[in-house]
Amino acid sequence: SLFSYSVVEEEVWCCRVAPMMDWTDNHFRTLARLLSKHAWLYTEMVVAETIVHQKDNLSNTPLFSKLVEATWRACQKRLHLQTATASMKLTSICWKAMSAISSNCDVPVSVKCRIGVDDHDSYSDLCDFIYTVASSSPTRHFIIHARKALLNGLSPADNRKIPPLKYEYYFALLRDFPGLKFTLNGGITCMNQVNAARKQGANRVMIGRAAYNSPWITLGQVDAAVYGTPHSGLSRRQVLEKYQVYGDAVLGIDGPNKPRIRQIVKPLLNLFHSEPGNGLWKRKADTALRHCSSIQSFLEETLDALPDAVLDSTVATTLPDSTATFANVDGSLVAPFGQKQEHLVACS
Ligand SMILES: Cc1cc2nc3c(=O)[nH]c(=O)nc-3n(C[C@H](O)[C@H](O)[C@H](O)COP(=O)(O)O)c2cc1C
Repeated sequence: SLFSYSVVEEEVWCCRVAPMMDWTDNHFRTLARLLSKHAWLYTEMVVAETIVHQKDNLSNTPLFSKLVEATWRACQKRLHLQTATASMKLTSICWKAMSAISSNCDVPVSVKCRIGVDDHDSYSDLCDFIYTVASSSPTRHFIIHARKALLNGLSPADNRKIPPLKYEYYFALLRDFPGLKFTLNGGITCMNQVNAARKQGANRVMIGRAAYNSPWITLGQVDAAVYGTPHSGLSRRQVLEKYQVYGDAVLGIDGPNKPRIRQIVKPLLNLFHSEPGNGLWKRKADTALRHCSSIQSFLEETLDALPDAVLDSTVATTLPDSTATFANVDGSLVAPFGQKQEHLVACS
């Protein structure tokens, strides 16, 4: 089983950035925090067995000693633990794991799951899963990735594209389990979509790939569009200045090339997504990464590829489009699925 953590939740309306293996590392989260003060950030998923195994060997593994300590501190500070279930077919493993996690800490836990797996994909299969996990363990929060998973034949990337999104399952869960919390995840790409989902009744959303692939537009707008607070007011040049201080401080901190300059620069490479100069900047970045030995020299060598207007502008504040409706990819409107399921309220 895997878990990640983020700060504890109390507020109702919030926007989370999804845990993404190899992507939402410390470097990306540092950049994300410069772009948004309020978006909820999750660590990458961490394999629990690795932590347990490393626990006996902490002195040789500074990274994991930090991780174990951080996890312990997470519990002390009432951070929020989240597990992802590999297969919803394994409902009993899920609720047993959640009970075990909860019995060792007193923080809220959540399960992140798909709406189904293979042919276990009816709304009533999903309800059975939620009902069993919620009534057999302390889990009260489910993050619903609104696609099913096809376990055979599809790569993880295709599993995020090919099974159709069924947002109506999420809205039906909100209706049928009023005592539980549900976060909507899957295919959300912009703030208008977030606000349209909210108008439709969603109260928690999670954004994955869009936050990583176009962080300036997505994360840069979260504070104003979702939380109603001013955005940081930083230009990308200023964001990069701050990031450079972080990057050069952590470069090689865990030993030679740990982390490498390439790992630290990686989240920056999407910062100018679809802006003039982006292509040239990326080509220069590619060359610079072969010989630069600091983030400062990397930026000095590459940033002249980008126009000042791009580097010095602050994020555009787009007013929410109040007419936007939350629709499926095929344009069909999202209505709760099927009849209200009265008996399910029991586990609230
Ligand atoms: C590169 C990558 C790695 C991911 N790793 C995980 C993971 O380890 N655990 C998990 O629960 N979801 C993982 N996801 C899924 C995301 O958390 C999210 O559910 C999915 O991308 C759908 O949201 P989106 O359409 O907004 O991207 C990953 C997604 C991507 C793109």
